[in-house]
Amino acid sequence: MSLPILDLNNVLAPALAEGGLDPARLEVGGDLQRRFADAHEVFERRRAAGDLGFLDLPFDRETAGRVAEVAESFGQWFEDVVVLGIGGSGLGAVALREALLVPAWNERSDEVREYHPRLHVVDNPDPRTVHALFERIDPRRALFVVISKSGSTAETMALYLVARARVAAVVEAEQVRGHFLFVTDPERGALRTLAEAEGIPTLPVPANVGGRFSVLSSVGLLPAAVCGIDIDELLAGAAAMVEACRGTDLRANPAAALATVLWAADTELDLPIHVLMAYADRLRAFTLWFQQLWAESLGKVRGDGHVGPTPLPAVGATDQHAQVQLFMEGPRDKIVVFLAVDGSGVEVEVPDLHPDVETMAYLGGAGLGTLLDAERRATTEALRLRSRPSITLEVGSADARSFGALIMLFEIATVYAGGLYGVDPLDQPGVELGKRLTYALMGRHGYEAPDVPEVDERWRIGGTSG
Ligand SMILES: O=P(O)(O)OC[C@H]1O[C@](O)(CO)[C@@H](O)[C@@H]1O
Repeated sequence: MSLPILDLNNVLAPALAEGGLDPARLEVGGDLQRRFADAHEVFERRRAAGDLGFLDLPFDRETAGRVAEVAESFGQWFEDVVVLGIGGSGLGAVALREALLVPAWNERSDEVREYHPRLHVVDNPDPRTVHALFERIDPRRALFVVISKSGSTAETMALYLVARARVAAVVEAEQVRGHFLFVTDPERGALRTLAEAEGIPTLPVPANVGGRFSVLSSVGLLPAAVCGIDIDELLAGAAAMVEACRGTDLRANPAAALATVLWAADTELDLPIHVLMAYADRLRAFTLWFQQLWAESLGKVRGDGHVGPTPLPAVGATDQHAQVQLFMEGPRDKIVVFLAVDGSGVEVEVPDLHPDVETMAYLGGAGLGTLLDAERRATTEALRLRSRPSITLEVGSADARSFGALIMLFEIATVYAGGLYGVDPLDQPGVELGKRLTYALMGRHGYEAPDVPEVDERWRIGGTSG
Protein backbone atom coordinates (compact mmCIF):
# COMPACT_ATOMS: atom_id res chain seq x y z
CA MET A 1 0.00 0.00 0.00
CA SER A 2 1.16 3.53 -0.51
CA LEU A 3 1.63 5.64 2.58
CA PRO A 4 1.57 9.45 2.78
CA ILE A 5 4.64 11.17 1.37
CA LEU A 6 6.23 13.92 3.42
CA ASP A 7 7.85 16.51 1.17
CA LEU A 8 10.28 18.69 3.12
CA ASN A 9 11.82 20.56 0.19
CA ASN A 10 10.16 23.86 0.98
CA VAL A 11 11.60 24.09 4.47
CA LEU A 12 15.14 23.35 3.32
CA ALA A 13 17.84 25.35 1.59
CA PRO A 14 18.25 25.93 -1.29
CA ALA A 15 14.54 25.76 -2.21
CA LEU A 16 13.97 28.29 0.54
CA ALA A 17 16.31 31.14 -0.31
CA GLU A 18 16.39 32.52 3.24
CA GLY A 19 16.06 30.79 6.58
CA GLY A 20 15.86 27.23 5.25
CA LEU A 21 17.31 24.34 7.22
CA ASP A 22 20.52 22.88 5.88
CA PRO A 23 19.56 19.40 4.55
CA ALA A 24 22.86 17.97 5.83
CA ARG A 25 21.52 18.47 9.36
CA LEU A 26 18.79 15.90 8.66
CA GLU A 27 21.11 13.32 7.16
CA VAL A 28 22.62 10.46 9.13
CA GLY A 29 25.30 12.07 11.31
CA GLY A 30 23.63 15.50 11.15
CA ASP A 31 22.85 17.31 14.40
CA LEU A 32 19.05 17.14 13.98
CA GLN A 33 19.29 13.43 13.36
CA ARG A 34 21.32 13.10 16.57
CA ARG A 35 18.89 15.28 18.48
CA PHE A 36 16.02 13.12 17.30
CA ALA A 37 17.85 9.99 18.45
CA ASP A 38 17.46 11.20 22.05
CA ALA A 39 13.71 11.71 21.57
CA HIS A 40 13.50 8.29 19.97
CA GLU A 41 15.13 6.79 23.03
CA VAL A 42 12.48 8.38 25.26
CA PHE A 43 9.79 7.01 22.92
CA GLU A 44 11.20 3.49 23.04
CA ARG A 45 11.50 3.63 26.82
CA ARG A 46 7.84 4.61 27.11
CA ARG A 47 6.82 1.99 24.59
CA ALA A 48 8.65 -0.67 26.64
CA ALA A 49 6.99 0.60 29.82
CA GLY A 50 3.59 0.05 28.16
CA ASP A 51 2.66 3.75 28.12
CA LEU A 52 2.04 3.98 24.36
CA GLY A 53 -1.04 1.79 24.10
CA PHE A 54 -2.17 3.63 20.96
CA LEU A 55 0.56 1.82 18.99
CA ASP A 56 -1.10 -1.52 19.72
CA LEU A 57 -4.61 -0.50 18.65
CA PRO A 58 -4.21 -1.31 14.93
CA PHE A 59 -3.27 -4.87 15.85
CA ASP A 60 -6.07 -5.43 18.37
CA ARG A 61 -8.27 -7.73 16.30
CA GLU A 62 -10.38 -8.71 19.29
CA THR A 63 -11.61 -5.17 19.97
CA ALA A 64 -12.14 -4.48 16.26
CA GLY A 65 -14.24 -7.66 16.03
CA ARG A 66 -16.32 -6.73 19.06
CA VAL A 67 -16.84 -3.19 17.73
CA ALA A 68 -17.96 -4.53 14.35
CA GLU A 69 -20.35 -6.94 16.04
CA VAL A 70 -21.93 -4.23 18.18
CA ALA A 71 -22.12 -1.80 15.25
CA GLU A 72 -23.67 -4.33 12.90
CA SER A 73 -26.25 -5.73 15.29
CA PHE A 74 -27.22 -3.43 18.13
CA GLY A 75 -26.09 -0.27 16.29
CA GLN A 76 -28.29 -0.87 13.28
CA TRP A 77 -31.53 -1.09 15.27
CA PHE A 78 -31.54 2.66 15.57
CA GLU A 79 -32.26 5.55 13.23
CA ASP A 80 -29.94 7.92 15.05
CA VAL A 81 -26.73 7.25 16.92
CA VAL A 82 -25.68 10.12 19.15
CA VAL A 83 -22.14 10.24 20.47
CA LEU A 84 -21.79 12.23 23.69
CA GLY A 85 -18.10 12.96 24.33
CA ILE A 86 -15.68 15.87 24.33
CA GLY A 87 -12.02 16.45 23.41
CA GLY A 88 -10.40 13.20 22.40
CA SER A 89 -13.70 11.45 23.08
CA GLY A 90 -15.51 13.37 20.34
CA LEU A 91 -13.12 14.94 17.84
CA GLY A 92 -11.95 11.63 16.35
CA ALA A 93 -15.48 10.47 15.57
CA VAL A 94 -16.21 13.74 13.76
CA ALA A 95 -12.91 13.57 11.84
CA LEU A 96 -13.70 10.03 10.69
CA ARG A 97 -17.27 10.84 9.75
CA GLU A 98 -16.32 13.93 7.78
CA ALA A 99 -13.32 12.37 6.04
CA LEU A 100 -14.78 9.04 5.10
CA LEU A 101 -18.52 9.39 4.98
CA VAL A 102 -19.62 12.82 3.93
CA PRO A 103 -17.75 14.53 1.13
CA ALA A 104 -18.55 18.11 2.00
CA TRP A 105 -18.02 19.44 5.51
CA ASN A 106 -20.61 22.13 5.27
CA GLU A 107 -23.40 19.83 4.16
CA ARG A 108 -25.89 18.77 6.83
CA SER A 109 -23.97 15.54 7.27
CA ASP A 110 -26.27 14.22 9.92
CA GLU A 111 -29.13 14.13 7.45
CA VAL A 112 -27.48 11.71 5.08
CA ARG A 113 -29.16 8.41 5.71
CA GLU A 114 -29.33 5.36 3.58
CA TYR A 115 -28.90 2.05 5.31
CA HIS A 116 -26.91 3.15 8.31
CA PRO A 117 -28.14 5.28 11.19
CA ARG A 118 -27.36 8.98 11.14
CA LEU A 119 -24.38 9.79 13.31
CA HIS A 120 -24.47 12.88 15.51
CA VAL A 121 -21.62 13.93 17.76
CA VAL A 122 -22.42 16.31 20.60
CA ASP A 123 -19.44 17.58 22.53
CA ASN A 124 -20.47 20.97 23.83
CA PRO A 125 -23.17 21.37 26.46
CA ASP A 126 -24.66 24.22 24.47
CA PRO A 127 -28.38 24.21 25.23
CA ARG A 128 -29.35 25.39 21.74
CA THR A 129 -27.47 22.54 20.09
CA VAL A 130 -28.93 19.99 22.46
CA HIS A 131 -32.43 21.40 22.17
CA ALA A 132 -32.19 21.37 18.37
CA LEU A 133 -30.96 17.77 18.37
CA PHE A 134 -33.90 16.56 20.43
CA GLU A 135 -36.25 18.43 18.11
CA ARG A 136 -34.85 16.39 15.21
CA ILE A 137 -34.49 12.90 16.64
CA ASP A 138 -36.89 10.46 18.24
CA PRO A 139 -35.29 9.15 21.46
CA ARG A 140 -37.29 5.90 21.02
CA ARG A 141 -35.22 5.24 17.92
CA ALA A 142 -31.90 6.61 19.15
CA LEU A 143 -28.81 5.04 20.65
CA PHE A 144 -26.67 7.26 22.87
CA VAL A 145 -23.01 6.32 22.92
CA VAL A 146 -21.52 7.98 25.99
CA ILE A 147 -17.75 8.23 25.57
CA SER A 148 -15.55 9.24 28.46
CA LYS A 149 -12.25 7.64 29.39
CA SER A 150 -12.42 9.02 32.92
CA GLY A 151 -16.15 8.55 33.22
CA SER A 152 -16.41 11.86 35.01
CA THR A 153 -16.06 14.76 32.53
CA ALA A 154 -18.66 17.38 33.49
CA GLU A 155 -19.84 18.17 29.95
CA THR A 156 -20.34 14.53 29.04
CA MET A 157 -21.97 13.60 32.34
CA ALA A 158 -24.44 16.48 31.95
CA LEU A 159 -25.27 15.45 28.37
CA TYR A 160 -25.74 11.85 29.48
CA LEU A 161 -28.16 12.89 32.23
CA VAL A 162 -30.18 14.96 29.77
CA ALA A 163 -30.30 12.11 27.25
CA ARG A 164 -31.20 9.61 29.92
CA ALA A 165 -34.16 11.68 31.08
CA ARG A 166 -35.33 12.22 27.48
CA VAL A 167 -35.26 8.51 26.81
CA ALA A 168 -36.89 7.64 30.13
CA ALA A 169 -39.74 10.02 29.30
CA VAL A 170 -40.75 8.05 26.21
CA VAL A 171 -39.88 4.37 26.77
CA GLU A 172 -40.69 1.78 29.44
CA ALA A 173 -38.32 1.87 32.44
CA GLU A 174 -36.81 -1.52 31.62
CA GLN A 175 -36.00 -0.41 28.06
CA VAL A 176 -33.99 2.65 29.01
CA ARG A 177 -30.65 0.89 29.33
CA GLY A 178 -31.07 -0.52 25.82
CA HIS A 179 -30.64 3.00 24.47
CA PHE A 180 -27.18 3.47 25.96
CA LEU A 181 -23.70 2.19 25.30
CA PHE A 182 -20.76 3.38 27.37
CA VAL A 183 -17.21 3.60 26.04
CA THR A 184 -14.99 4.05 29.07
CA ASP A 185 -12.05 2.83 31.13
CA PRO A 186 -12.24 -0.96 31.56
CA GLU A 187 -12.06 -0.78 35.35
CA ARG A 188 -12.61 2.68 36.76
CA GLY A 189 -14.98 5.63 36.79
CA ALA A 190 -18.63 6.42 37.35
CA LEU A 191 -19.74 5.18 33.92
CA ARG A 192 -18.13 1.80 34.55
CA THR A 193 -19.86 1.50 37.95
CA LEU A 194 -23.20 2.51 36.48
CA ALA A 195 -22.86 0.12 33.57
CA GLU A 196 -22.15 -2.76 35.91
CA ALA A 197 -25.03 -1.87 38.21
CA GLU A 198 -27.57 -1.48 35.40
CA GLY A 199 -26.35 -3.92 32.77
CA ILE A 200 -25.58 -1.19 30.23
CA PRO A 201 -23.33 -2.55 27.47
CA THR A 202 -19.81 -1.16 27.32
CA LEU A 203 -16.74 -1.05 25.14
CA PRO A 204 -13.33 -0.38 26.66
CA VAL A 205 -10.82 2.44 26.23
CA PRO A 206 -7.58 0.69 27.19
CA ALA A 207 -6.10 2.09 30.38
CA ASN A 208 -2.85 3.00 28.58
CA VAL A 209 -4.57 4.96 25.78
CA GLY A 210 -5.22 8.61 26.59
CA GLY A 211 -8.21 10.51 25.20
CA ARG A 212 -6.47 12.30 22.34
CA PHE A 213 -4.71 9.11 21.23
CA SER A 214 -7.88 7.02 21.36
CA VAL A 215 -9.46 7.52 17.94
CA LEU A 216 -8.41 4.04 16.79
CA SER A 217 -9.86 2.39 19.92
CA SER A 218 -13.59 1.79 20.41
CA VAL A 219 -13.83 5.58 20.92
CA GLY A 220 -13.56 6.27 17.18
CA LEU A 221 -14.09 2.79 15.78
CA LEU A 222 -17.60 2.30 17.12
CA PRO A 223 -19.05 5.54 15.70
CA ALA A 224 -17.19 4.88 12.44
CA ALA A 225 -18.41 1.30 12.12
CA VAL A 226 -21.97 2.25 12.98
CA CYS A 227 -22.14 4.57 10.02
CA GLY A 228 -20.53 2.13 7.61
CA ILE A 229 -16.85 3.12 7.57
CA ASP A 230 -14.51 0.20 6.92
CA ILE A 231 -12.64 -0.02 10.22
CA ASP A 232 -10.46 -2.91 9.04
CA GLU A 233 -9.05 -0.69 6.31
CA LEU A 234 -8.56 2.13 8.77
CA LEU A 235 -6.61 -0.12 11.11
CA ALA A 236 -4.61 -1.66 8.25
CA GLY A 237 -3.41 1.82 7.25
CA ALA A 238 -2.51 2.66 10.84
CA ALA A 239 -0.66 -0.64 11.25
CA ALA A 240 1.38 0.05 8.13
CA MET A 241 2.34 3.45 9.53
CA VAL A 242 3.44 1.92 12.86
CA GLU A 243 5.76 -0.32 10.86
CA ALA A 244 7.00 2.59 8.73
CA CYS A 245 7.90 4.72 11.73
CA ARG A 246 10.81 2.89 13.24
CA GLY A 247 14.41 3.81 13.77
CA THR A 248 16.25 7.07 14.02
CA ASP A 249 16.93 7.78 10.33
CA LEU A 250 14.85 10.85 9.57
CA ARG A 251 14.76 9.99 5.89
CA ALA A 252 13.21 6.60 6.63
CA ASN A 253 10.79 7.52 9.41
CA PRO A 254 8.15 10.09 8.33
CA ALA A 255 6.82 10.77 11.85
CA ALA A 256 10.38 11.44 13.00
CA ALA A 257 11.02 13.85 10.13
CA LEU A 258 7.70 15.66 10.70
CA ALA A 259 8.25 16.05 14.44
CA THR A 260 11.88 17.08 14.14
CA VAL A 261 11.33 19.66 11.44
CA LEU A 262 8.33 21.21 13.22
CA TRP A 263 10.26 21.29 16.49
CA ALA A 264 13.26 22.90 14.80
CA ALA A 265 10.93 25.37 13.06
CA ASP A 266 9.63 26.46 16.47
CA THR A 267 12.78 26.42 18.55
CA GLU A 268 15.39 27.46 15.97
CA LEU A 269 13.60 29.33 13.21
CA ASP A 270 11.19 31.12 15.57
CA LEU A 271 8.13 29.68 13.87
CA PRO A 272 5.97 28.63 16.84
CA ILE A 273 2.69 28.62 14.89
CA HIS A 274 2.12 25.34 13.12
CA VAL A 275 -0.61 25.66 10.50
CA LEU A 276 -2.26 22.48 9.23
CA MET A 277 -3.92 23.44 5.95
CA ALA A 278 -5.97 20.73 4.27
CA TYR A 279 -6.91 21.10 0.64
CA ALA A 280 -10.13 19.13 1.05
CA ASP A 281 -13.29 20.08 2.90
CA ARG A 282 -13.54 16.57 4.24
CA LEU A 283 -10.27 16.95 6.15
CA ARG A 284 -11.35 20.10 7.96
CA ALA A 285 -12.43 18.10 11.02
CA PHE A 286 -9.10 16.28 10.91
CA THR A 287 -7.32 19.62 11.32
CA LEU A 288 -9.38 20.21 14.47
CA TRP A 289 -8.47 16.76 15.76
CA PHE A 290 -4.81 17.62 15.12
CA GLN A 291 -5.23 20.91 16.96
CA GLN A 292 -6.21 19.14 20.19
CA LEU A 293 -3.52 16.51 19.77
CA TRP A 294 -0.71 19.03 19.22
CA ALA A 295 -1.90 21.66 21.71
CA GLU A 296 -2.80 19.46 24.67
CA SER A 297 0.24 17.23 24.22
CA LEU A 298 2.94 19.86 23.75
CA GLY A 299 1.82 23.06 25.49
CA LYS A 300 3.47 22.47 28.85
CA VAL A 301 5.60 23.83 31.67
CA ARG A 302 9.20 22.70 31.34
CA GLY A 303 11.45 23.52 34.25
CA ASP A 304 10.52 27.08 35.02
CA GLY A 305 9.66 27.96 31.42
CA HIS A 306 6.73 27.38 29.09
CA VAL A 307 6.98 25.58 25.76
CA GLY A 308 4.75 24.40 22.96
CA PRO A 309 3.80 25.30 19.42
CA THR A 310 0.40 26.79 18.58
CA PRO A 311 -1.51 24.63 16.11
CA LEU A 312 -3.67 26.55 13.66
CA PRO A 313 -6.21 24.73 11.48
CA ALA A 314 -6.88 25.97 7.94
CA VAL A 315 -8.61 24.76 4.80
CA GLY A 316 -7.67 25.52 1.22
CA ALA A 317 -8.84 27.14 -0.90
CA THR A 318 -11.24 28.76 1.61
CA ASP A 319 -8.47 30.18 3.79
CA GLN A 320 -6.65 31.67 0.81
CA HIS A 321 -9.38 34.27 1.12
CA ALA A 322 -9.10 34.56 4.89
CA GLN A 323 -5.75 33.65 6.46
CA VAL A 324 -3.21 33.48 3.61
CA GLN A 325 -2.64 37.25 3.58
CA LEU A 326 -1.42 36.84 7.16
CA PHE A 327 0.69 33.81 6.25
CA MET A 328 2.34 35.74 3.39
CA GLU A 329 2.94 39.13 4.94
CA GLY A 330 2.22 38.91 8.65
CA PRO A 331 4.83 38.08 11.28
CA ARG A 332 7.35 35.41 10.31
CA ASP A 333 6.13 33.02 12.99
CA LYS A 334 4.39 30.29 11.00
CA ILE A 335 5.18 27.13 9.14
CA VAL A 336 2.41 25.59 7.05
CA VAL A 337 1.86 21.87 6.68
CA PHE A 338 -0.22 21.36 3.55
CA LEU A 339 -2.36 18.25 3.23
CA ALA A 340 -2.53 17.42 -0.48
CA VAL A 341 -5.34 15.05 -1.36
CA ASP A 342 -5.63 13.20 -4.61
CA GLY A 343 -9.23 13.73 -5.59
CA SER A 344 -9.20 10.90 -8.11
CA GLY A 345 -12.50 9.15 -8.34
CA VAL A 346 -14.55 12.29 -7.95
CA GLU A 347 -14.13 15.14 -10.37
CA VAL A 348 -16.51 17.83 -11.50
CA GLU A 349 -15.80 19.36 -14.86
CA VAL A 350 -16.24 23.08 -15.32
CA PRO A 351 -18.28 23.61 -18.49
CA ASP A 352 -16.93 25.88 -21.18
CA LEU A 353 -19.94 28.20 -21.32
CA HIS A 354 -18.30 31.57 -21.97
CA PRO A 355 -15.19 31.10 -24.14
CA ASP A 356 -15.21 34.83 -24.85
CA VAL A 357 -15.19 35.98 -21.24
CA GLU A 358 -11.54 36.18 -20.28
CA THR A 359 -12.10 35.61 -16.52
CA MET A 360 -13.97 32.37 -17.23
CA ALA A 361 -12.58 30.98 -20.48
CA TYR A 362 -9.44 29.43 -18.96
CA LEU A 363 -11.56 27.45 -16.50
CA GLY A 364 -13.73 25.83 -19.15
CA GLY A 365 -13.00 22.13 -19.50
CA ALA A 366 -10.87 21.96 -16.35
CA GLY A 367 -11.93 20.00 -13.27
CA LEU A 368 -12.76 21.61 -9.92
CA GLY A 369 -10.26 19.17 -8.36
CA THR A 370 -7.59 20.35 -10.79
CA LEU A 371 -8.32 23.95 -9.84
CA LEU A 372 -8.16 23.15 -6.12
CA ASP A 373 -4.84 21.37 -6.53
CA ALA A 374 -3.45 24.21 -8.63
CA GLU A 375 -4.42 26.58 -5.83
CA ARG A 376 -2.51 24.45 -3.33
CA ARG A 377 0.58 24.36 -5.51
CA ALA A 378 0.35 28.07 -6.18
CA THR A 379 0.02 28.91 -2.49
CA THR A 380 2.98 26.70 -1.63
CA GLU A 381 5.07 28.41 -4.28
CA ALA A 382 3.94 31.90 -3.28
CA LEU A 383 5.05 31.19 0.30
CA ARG A 384 8.35 29.76 -0.90
CA LEU A 385 9.06 32.83 -3.04
CA ARG A 386 8.73 34.91 0.13
CA SER A 387 10.98 32.47 2.02
CA ARG A 388 8.05 31.31 4.12
CA PRO A 389 8.55 27.62 4.85
CA SER A 390 6.07 24.84 4.33
CA ILE A 391 5.86 21.06 4.36
CA THR A 392 3.58 19.08 2.08
CA LEU A 393 2.01 15.82 3.10
CA GLU A 394 0.67 13.99 0.07
CA VAL A 395 -2.04 11.79 1.52
CA GLY A 396 -3.25 10.11 -1.66
CA SER A 397 -6.97 9.53 -1.93
CA ALA A 398 -7.55 9.85 1.84
CA ASP A 399 -9.60 6.64 1.82
CA ALA A 400 -10.01 4.62 5.04
CA ARG A 401 -6.59 3.03 4.68
CA SER A 402 -4.62 6.20 4.01
CA PHE A 403 -6.63 8.09 6.61
CA GLY A 404 -5.72 5.46 9.22
CA ALA A 405 -2.08 5.92 8.24
CA LEU A 406 -2.41 9.70 8.53
CA ILE A 407 -3.88 9.48 12.02
CA MET A 408 -1.07 7.21 13.20
CA LEU A 409 1.58 9.42 11.58
CA PHE A 410 0.45 12.41 13.64
CA GLU A 411 0.06 10.41 16.85
CA ILE A 412 3.59 9.03 16.64
CA ALA A 413 4.96 12.44 15.62
CA THR A 414 3.28 13.95 18.69
CA VAL A 415 5.06 11.60 21.09
CA TYR A 416 8.37 12.21 19.29
CA ALA A 417 7.74 15.95 19.54
CA GLY A 418 7.15 15.54 23.28
CA GLY A 419 10.63 14.03 23.53
CA LEU A 420 12.14 16.87 21.50
CA TYR A 421 10.45 19.56 23.57
CA GLY A 422 11.29 17.70 26.78
CA VAL A 423 7.68 17.44 27.98
CA ASP A 424 5.31 14.59 28.75
CA PRO A 425 2.98 14.46 25.71
CA LEU A 426 0.55 12.13 27.47
CA ASP A 427 -0.66 14.32 30.33
CA GLN A 428 -2.66 17.57 30.54
CA PRO A 429 -2.23 19.05 34.03
CA GLY A 430 -3.11 22.52 32.76
CA VAL A 431 -6.78 21.72 32.31
CA GLU A 432 -7.32 20.61 35.91
CA LEU A 433 -7.64 24.00 37.59
CA GLY A 434 -10.44 25.10 35.24
CA LYS A 435 -12.24 21.81 35.86
CA ARG A 436 -12.02 22.26 39.65
CA LEU A 437 -13.30 25.83 39.44
CA THR A 438 -16.22 24.70 37.30
CA TYR A 439 -17.11 22.06 39.88
CA ALA A 440 -17.01 24.74 42.56
CA LEU A 441 -19.19 27.13 40.57
CA MET A 442 -21.66 24.33 39.94
CA GLY A 443 -21.74 23.47 43.65
CA ARG A 444 -20.08 20.06 43.49
CA HIS A 445 -19.51 18.67 46.97
CA GLY A 446 -15.95 19.15 48.24
CA TYR A 447 -15.01 21.99 45.87
CA GLU A 448 -14.74 25.52 47.21
CA ALA A 449 -16.11 28.50 45.33
CA PRO A 450 -13.21 30.54 43.88
CA ASP A 451 -12.30 33.83 45.46
CA VAL A 452 -12.98 36.05 42.44
CA PRO A 453 -11.77 39.68 42.73
CA GLU A 454 -14.50 42.29 42.86
CA VAL A 455 -15.54 43.51 39.41
CA ASP A 456 -14.83 47.17 38.66
CA GLU A 457 -17.83 48.31 36.63
CA ARG A 458 -15.75 51.06 34.95
CA TRP A 459 -13.95 48.37 32.99
CA ARG A 460 -17.08 46.70 31.73
CA ILE A 461 -17.47 48.80 28.65
CA GLY A 462 -20.54 49.04 26.42
CA GLY A 463 -23.82 47.19 26.78
CA THR A 464 -26.28 50.09 26.48
CA SER A 465 -27.63 51.78 23.44
CA GLY A 466 -29.45 55.08 23.08
O1 LIG B 1 -12.67 11.04 27.87
P1 LIG B 1 -12.81 11.98 29.00
O2 LIG B 1 -12.21 11.44 30.25
O3 LIG B 1 -14.23 12.41 29.19
O4 LIG B 1 -11.98 13.28 28.69
C1 LIG B 1 -12.30 14.13 27.63
C2 LIG B 1 -11.16 15.05 27.31
O5 LIG B 1 -10.82 15.84 28.44
C3 LIG B 1 -9.40 15.98 28.55
O6 LIG B 1 -8.97 15.19 29.59
C4 LIG B 1 -8.97 17.35 28.93
O7 LIG B 1 -9.40 18.31 28.04
C5 LIG B 1 -8.89 15.46 27.21
O8 LIG B 1 -7.58 15.03 27.27
C6 LIG B 1 -9.86 14.36 26.94
O9 LIG B 1 -9.82 13.92 25.63
